[in-house]
Amino acid sequence: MSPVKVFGHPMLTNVARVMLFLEEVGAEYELVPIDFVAGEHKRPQHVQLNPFAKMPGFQDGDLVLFESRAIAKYILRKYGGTAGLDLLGENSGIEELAVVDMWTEVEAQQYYPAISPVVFECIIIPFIIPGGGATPNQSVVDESLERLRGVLGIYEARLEKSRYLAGDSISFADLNHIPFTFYFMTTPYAKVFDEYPKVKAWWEMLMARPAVQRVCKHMPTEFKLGAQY
Ligand SMILES: N[C@@H](CCC(=O)N[C@@H](CS)C(=O)NCC(=O)O)C(=O)O
Repeated sequence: MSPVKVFGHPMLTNVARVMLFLEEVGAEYELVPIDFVAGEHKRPQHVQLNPFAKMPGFQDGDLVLFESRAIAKYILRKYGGTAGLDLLGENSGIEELAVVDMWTEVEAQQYYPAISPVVFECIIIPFIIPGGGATPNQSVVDESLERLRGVLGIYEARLEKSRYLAGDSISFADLNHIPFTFYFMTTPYAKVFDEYPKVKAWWEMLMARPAVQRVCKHMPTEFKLGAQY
């Protein structure tokens, strides 16, 4: 049995983020399913792993971690070397590292707050949260799309100069965009990306990665009321 365990449901964005980096480095891991519809993530056994009662929980031998972005960095630091992957830019100079850090912050502080309300309104609240079914709040969606367009405009300008956000090599910053963008692309607003051809091409390049494909196959692209995912 692998000492690395990820606790959660693989369709959930933050669980998928952790699985993505494990897949990228080719580490062995065990996915321990958590039935969130039954509220299993709120039970003491899971709260011991994640005191915020959220998924994922993560265990590597005696080490217990929560917060998907921090877990992902741990995975890259532990296994990235053997996989020959320097996604954090730590083997480059401090300037390259600073650029990866900067775009990583952009994803967490600018992109995620802009894109996630659309995914929450269109998918997570109506179809995934138990007892959902609410119709999307259109003013939240419209405000978020406006904010997202502002962010994508900045990405477009950046991607005119480099292949990926932090330079010509893929980094942690790029791959952190996968989980929420994947679900955004299943909403009626996916065509917003067509307004930004460099961003669209960058997204297609990310989606073509085998590790991304392996993780995204657990993430549904169609949602129905009352369906069990
Ligand atoms: N910042 C945390 C967020 C964790 C989080 O919100 N996870 C969601 C699933 S993607 C969850 O557990 N939701 C269930 C709930 O809030 O009850 C992380 O990145 O790990």
